Amino acid sequence: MAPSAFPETSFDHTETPNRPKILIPEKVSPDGLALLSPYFEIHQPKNLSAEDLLAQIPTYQALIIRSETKVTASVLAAATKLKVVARAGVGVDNVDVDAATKNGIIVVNSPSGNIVAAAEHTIALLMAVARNVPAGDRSLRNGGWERSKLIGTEVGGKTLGIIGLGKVGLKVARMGVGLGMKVVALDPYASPEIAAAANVSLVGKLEDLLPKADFLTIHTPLIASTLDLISTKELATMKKTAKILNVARGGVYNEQALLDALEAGTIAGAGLDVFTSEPPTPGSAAEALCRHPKVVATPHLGASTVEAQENVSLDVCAQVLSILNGGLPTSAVNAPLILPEEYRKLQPFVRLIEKMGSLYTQHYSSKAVTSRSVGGKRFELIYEGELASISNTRPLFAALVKGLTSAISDSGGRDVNIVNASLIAKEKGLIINETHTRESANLVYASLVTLRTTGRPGEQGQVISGYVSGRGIYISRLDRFNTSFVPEGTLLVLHNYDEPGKIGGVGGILGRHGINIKFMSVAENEALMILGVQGAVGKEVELELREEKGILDVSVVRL
Ligand SMILES: NC(=O)C1=CN([C@@H]2O[C@H](COP(=O)(O)OP(=O)(O)OC[C@H]3O[C@@H](n4cnc5c(N)ncnc54)[C@H](O)[C@@H]3O)[C@@H](O)[C@H]2O)C=CC1
Ligand SMILES: O=C(O)C(=O)COP(=O)(O)O
Repeated sequence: MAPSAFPETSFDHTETPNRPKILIPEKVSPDGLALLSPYFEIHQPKNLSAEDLLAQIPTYQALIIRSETKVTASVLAAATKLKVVARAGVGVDNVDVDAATKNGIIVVNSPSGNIVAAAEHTIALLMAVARNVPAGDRSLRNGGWERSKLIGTEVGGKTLGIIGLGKVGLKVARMGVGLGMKVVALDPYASPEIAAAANVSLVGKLEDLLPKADFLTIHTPLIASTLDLISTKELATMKKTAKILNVARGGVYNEQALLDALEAGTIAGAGLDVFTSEPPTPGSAAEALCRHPKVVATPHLGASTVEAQENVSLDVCAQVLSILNGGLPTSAVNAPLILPEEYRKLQPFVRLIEKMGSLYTQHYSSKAVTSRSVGGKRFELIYEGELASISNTRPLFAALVKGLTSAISDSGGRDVNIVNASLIAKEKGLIINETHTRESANLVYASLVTLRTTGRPGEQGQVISGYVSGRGIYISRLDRFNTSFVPEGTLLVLHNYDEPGKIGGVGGILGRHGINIKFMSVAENEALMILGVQGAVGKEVELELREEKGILDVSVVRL
């Protein structure tokens, strides 16, 4: 993935004495870790037990795992600092995703980093079971030369049945076609056009697939509807000569049913990479399958190639880097996926809207005329111009909730993210309506965002507008003042009587306190000054400014 698809890091952790911590209890390729090691403290314990994970997780901001670590609801409840669980691979059946969502923890994965590896491993098992490769190898090592006992079958011209024509399934289908096989697939969600283009015949029911298959391979996730999808009844409808493959997840075939069928000779063989317990529990059907003479078994090696491990590591580490720096993931499992091109477009607006929310809370909560809280308020977030055509505004909504609540957050120290934003808004009684206005008269900017409140009875409504230019973000309106400033660093927003001498007075006070003015924006024809300053603006400075003649109101905003 091109590095440009990820946001700039907003916070440099290199100089931080207590750098955020990342726990990686499984083997993850160093390629991705190199992205993280300059900024974060990385711990890679070996053989971390479930108890140790539970005990250690509270200090970590990110957890990077593969298929071995069980991320249970208890682990997630104890993970008070955790922002992200990153699965360096596809399947997240070892993560309690619902519990993560409830706790506002983003779960990300690498949806396509290892699919070539998984598809190729399926073909390796297909050929291995078809031609008795492991049995021949074992026999030779034991001094044998058994040729007639190990006669195989050709795959060319045979029917390959595929259940689950997703990313891996489709690759296997194409490889099967390449081997001269007829491919028949079942997947209620597959595109008939894509299937037809790959020379795959789609069927609607298992009954239309199982009796035809000489080889059957499964590529579905393990979810409630696929658990024991193929059990005794289904196996009984298959050819006695059929061979079965599983590089998806243990449990999609019922292991005891498969063992019984192999023993009874109603299924001819199997190539298995995945099991219900890994490694198989002693005495289990999975263990018996691994030792069975008609089975070729591998210890979950589907994704274990150098290339796949580099891909998945880079994929998830880039997402961890982005999330820990307040950015967005590219493939969150428990939030809508943001396509890379959409992501590039949205990212500056995410920054802008978060700053607008934070500016709102800090500016208005310091004004005596308004309520000190944003809770219970009704906001309108208006997208005008090009931005109005974006349909997935979840990240923008989340950015506003984050901005509005960051200065007042009591959500257990956790940051708001795209997963928990609606929940936190609801908890705070924030009602946010999003409006898309495609055709705006007199729009100067390609896109304009406006945050508006209607105000409580007796209060005036408030308005903040902003725009993006290049990758830069700007505030163009604050209340009725048209202005233009970058919402970053410490800002002083001063309302004053429109009379001469004010700038000098304010400059004098700041100068006496050793505070530098980085920029000053004086609203046109209006009595508003916005100053970007450098140096600590304490309470005494704020008080002195308030007491300065002609100054009506002061707010100190830290963005
Ligand atoms: N052994 C290994 O090391 C690896 C295993 N995998 C596993 O392979 C599986 C597939 O991965 P992908 O292709 O990337 O997922 P995917 O999400 O692209 O495809 C899954 C497909 O299964 C289909 N499906 C779901 N329920 C179904 C049902 N009841 N009947 C028929 N089709 C159904 C879906 O419509 C989807 O098209 C996952 O379980 C993943 O964890 C993936 C990579 C490596
Ligand atoms: O990506 C997947 O779903 C896999 O099954 C790969 O698992 P692994 O990362 O090799 O433990």
